[in-house]
Amino acid sequence: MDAMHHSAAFLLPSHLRPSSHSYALVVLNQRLPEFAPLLWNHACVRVCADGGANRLFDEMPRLFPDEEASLVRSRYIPDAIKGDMDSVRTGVLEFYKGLGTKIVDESHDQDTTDLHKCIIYLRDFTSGLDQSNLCILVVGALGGRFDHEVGNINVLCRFPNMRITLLSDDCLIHLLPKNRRHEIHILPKVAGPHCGLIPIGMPSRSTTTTGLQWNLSDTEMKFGGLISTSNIVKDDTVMVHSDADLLWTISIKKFT
Ligand SMILES: Nc1ncnc2c1ncn2[C@@H]1O[C@H](COP(=O)(O)OP(=O)(O)OP(=O)(O)O)[C@@H](O)[C@H]1O
Ligand SMILES: Cc1ncc(C[n+]2csc(CCO)c2C)c(N)n1
Repeated sequence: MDAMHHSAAFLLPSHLRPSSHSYALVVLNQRLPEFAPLLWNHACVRVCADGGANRLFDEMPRLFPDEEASLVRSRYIPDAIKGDMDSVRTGVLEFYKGLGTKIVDESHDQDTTDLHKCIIYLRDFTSGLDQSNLCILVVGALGGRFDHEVGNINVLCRFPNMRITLLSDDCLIHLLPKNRRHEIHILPKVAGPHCGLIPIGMPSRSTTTTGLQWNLSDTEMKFGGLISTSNIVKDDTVMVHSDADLLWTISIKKFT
């Protein structure tokens, strides 16, 4: 089977970004990162998870201090707001609704997270497209409440065949599905050198890597035993093969 390719090229400006992937953006209910407008411009569809819409409304203007807030707001209109609607303010909902945003109220479902609901929306929205080519970028996914963070990671495990990347200001995380060759293309201007490989859900009996300071060679990894944290990227490409699903995480350089 062909290798699966990964990179953080979405953190590059549009003119430097290869156009091999299409992107979707999910805005969660945490402080917007400085690179949110960049990801917004890369994306062909943008969804706010419940209270994420408050963040878009309140914080996008802060990222453009020299511009009038209402002008900035009118540039960043999400395609949809979806969730159980216990966090989004009524005024914010009405504002975006009036500008054409689709509102999907799923307050009846208290068993799946708002992020999960947004992934379902995007899966259905892009059902006619080649989904193996769609990268879903999720901002505000890490560095907050631990139950939310773990819930967000669990979404990666629930949708192992979709390319979903969780982002904070400081790092990104995505899944490397088991039994495939993974080629991770390192862009030193935007990501690295700190990285980690973490088995999720079940132990890995065998993981092999190249391109890291501490490579694994047919090595077992499990919680309670060895997992690879505080590793360092050494080459332009990191290769990974494992018999179990792994989380890949890499640090993000300060955005300027
Ligand atoms: N502190 C946080 N850390 C990480 N992710 C978060 C955090 N807060 C919210 N999120 C993400 O944003 C989504 C929407 O947030 P929102 O506050 O609207 O959720 P919620 O379901 O109302 O949360 P709560 O558990 O507080 O009722 C959540 O489903 C979660 O994925
Ligand atoms: C065992 C169990 N634990 C927690 C919840 C609560 N919960 C999980 S997702 C969600 C929606 C958040 O927007 C809520 C309230 C549950 N249903 N089942």
